[in-house]
Amino acid sequence: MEGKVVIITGANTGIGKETARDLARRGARVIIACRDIAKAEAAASEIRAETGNQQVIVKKLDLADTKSIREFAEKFLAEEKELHILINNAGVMLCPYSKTADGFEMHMGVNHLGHFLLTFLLLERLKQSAPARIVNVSSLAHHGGRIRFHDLHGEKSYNRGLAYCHSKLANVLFTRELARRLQGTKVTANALHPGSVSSELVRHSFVMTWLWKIFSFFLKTPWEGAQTSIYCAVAEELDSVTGQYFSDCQPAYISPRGRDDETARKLWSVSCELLGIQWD
Ligand SMILES: NC(=O)C1=CN([C@@H]2O[C@H](COP(=O)(O)OP(=O)(O)OC[C@H]3O[C@@H](n4cnc5c(N)ncnc54)[C@H](OP(=O)(O)O)[C@@H]3O)[C@@H](O)[C@H]2O)C=CC1
Ligand SMILES: CC1=C(/C=C/C(C)=C/C=C/C(C)=C/C=O)C(C)(C)CCC1
Repeated sequence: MEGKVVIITGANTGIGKETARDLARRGARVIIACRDIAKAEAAASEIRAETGNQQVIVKKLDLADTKSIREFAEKFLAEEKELHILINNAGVMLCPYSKTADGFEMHMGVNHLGHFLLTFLLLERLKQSAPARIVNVSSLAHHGGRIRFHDLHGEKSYNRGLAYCHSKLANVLFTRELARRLQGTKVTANALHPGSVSSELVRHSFVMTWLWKIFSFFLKTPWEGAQTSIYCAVAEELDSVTGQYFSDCQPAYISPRGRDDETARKLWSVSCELLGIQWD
């Protein structure tokens, strides 16, 4: 991975941190894109010390604020000439009803719309650096999701478990439509489920936090959970594989709603409208 530039969102902890550690060990220049600079610096210095790779760099990115996403992309594009791998990993789950700075429901805003905008802003650089890869960390939870176009921000009804599922379905549909649009560019886009992983993802739920503690034996460690992300980012056999969904480093079953091209196209145009961007 020497000479390769990678961005990983939410890499200060959990699956993202282990993904960053692995790619740093392989010699990549790793940009840790996080909302909390202090936490991210702690993770980066641990990774630098352990791997001996000094090219592990922290940059501020708050996916719950489009201003921050635009500032991150602007700085990145000014400072870095290439981008080979974008790993859209950051995520929130089971948040009490809340909205991002731009008024998007938090799960949809951070997990889908934030990464949608980030990918849009970085896409030209990925194309210029091709072969390049986009890896979207989704979830098995996408099976429980629906894209509720009439109430995308949960203003009419809100269930925090379902809100997470909807956003993870959006990750799958985004990957599908993105891959279709990127045919012939040598930029691939794949999604994945990392497994049930012992991480801070359950932090907003008292019950889930306890379940995660009690059943930790059945959960993957963050290192184990990172393996499918790493596989999607580096495996040579995936050089020309795009629009797929993986679990345990293998192709996995996508729910019927996750294979609905019409919904994927509609979600694309609604996302563009919400973000005020034109992405043809
Ligand atoms: N753990 C599991 O069982 C599963 C996880 N996943 C997916 O894996 C991905 C990684 O989750 P995991 O490592 O488990 O969870 P963690 O909670 O451990 O890590 C999530 C990361 O996302 C970051 N993040 C959250 N909100 C924002 C934001 N507004 N802007 C920037 N970064 C943000 C967090 O930053 P901070 O530390 O500052 O909060 C943290 O770095 C997620 O997309 C999740 O949906 C999918 C299936 C199962
Ligand atoms: C059924 C069951 C469990 C629950 C699994 C759950 C609830 C998985 C949730 C996955 C998540 C959080 C996906 C994120 O995208 C445990 C606790 C492993 C213990 C063994 C039995």
